[in-house]
Amino acid sequence: MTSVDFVDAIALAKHRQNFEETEHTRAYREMLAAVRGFQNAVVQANPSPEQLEQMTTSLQQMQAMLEAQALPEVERWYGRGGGRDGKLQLVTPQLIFEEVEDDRIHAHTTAGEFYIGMNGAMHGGIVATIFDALLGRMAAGTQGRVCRTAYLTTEYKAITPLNQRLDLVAKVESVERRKRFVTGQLWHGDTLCATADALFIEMLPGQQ
Ligand SMILES: CCCCCCCC(=O)SCCNC(=O)CCNC(=O)[C@H](O)C(C)(C)COP(=O)(O)OP(=O)(O)OC[C@H]1O[C@@H](n2cnc3c(N)ncnc32)[C@H](O)[C@@H]1OP(=O)(O)O
Repeated sequence: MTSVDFVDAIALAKHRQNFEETEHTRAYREMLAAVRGFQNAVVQANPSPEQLEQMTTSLQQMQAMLEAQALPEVERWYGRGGGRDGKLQLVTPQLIFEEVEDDRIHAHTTAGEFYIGMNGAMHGGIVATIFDALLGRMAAGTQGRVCRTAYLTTEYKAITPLNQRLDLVAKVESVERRKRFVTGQLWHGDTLCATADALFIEMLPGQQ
């Protein structure tokens, strides 16, 4: 099974909740942190032809090592976890969850150079992706409800800087049947950089 196949979303999420942080998965988290460091470095440098050849060969070797161990989605560590240090993932900068209540979350993050849009500003798609991850966790709440994003609207109010602490706030505004209306704010110090409002729908058995 690859990520193009799917199983029941609720069954998959339940299975993935039984995730024990071990020394082995901590080492995996460290490897992902190293990948983040590499991503940040790769966007900043124009390496020499010799360096490029050397790095391309090394990367191809590492890729082959990983491909030889590829697993179906249900067995992978990637995308799991979810304690204070958030999920094992690379799609957003690492989110650190400080307070997680059933209707409110406080978190923070620092985005490296990899997430640049232009002229020192974070890419707008990354701002929206951070909100999807944050508000998805908000919709899941402390009980781990399985929800999907129906819509997510982001307003960009000020440049979101890189390499600086950003504070994130999420709130559940209302709940109607399977619908959870949630909002989020992204702050740099006293500056409100972006806001989001989103609708998450709780999954039914049999849905993807
Ligand atoms: C395994 C889980 C991982 C969690 C991932 C975390 C977040 C993600 O990034 S998910 C990925 C991005 N999102 C998606 O791919 C979702 C794609 N969309 C879908 O799958 C479906 O449209 C889905 C599941 C959201 C809703 O479909 P369905 O379950 O059939 O709900 P449906 O009966 O149409 O609607 C339920 C209610 O929501 C409302 N609703 C649904 N979509 C919208 C919308 N876009 N705007 C407003 N209201 C909506 C309906 O009107 C209905 O309201 P009411 O209860 O008042 O009648």
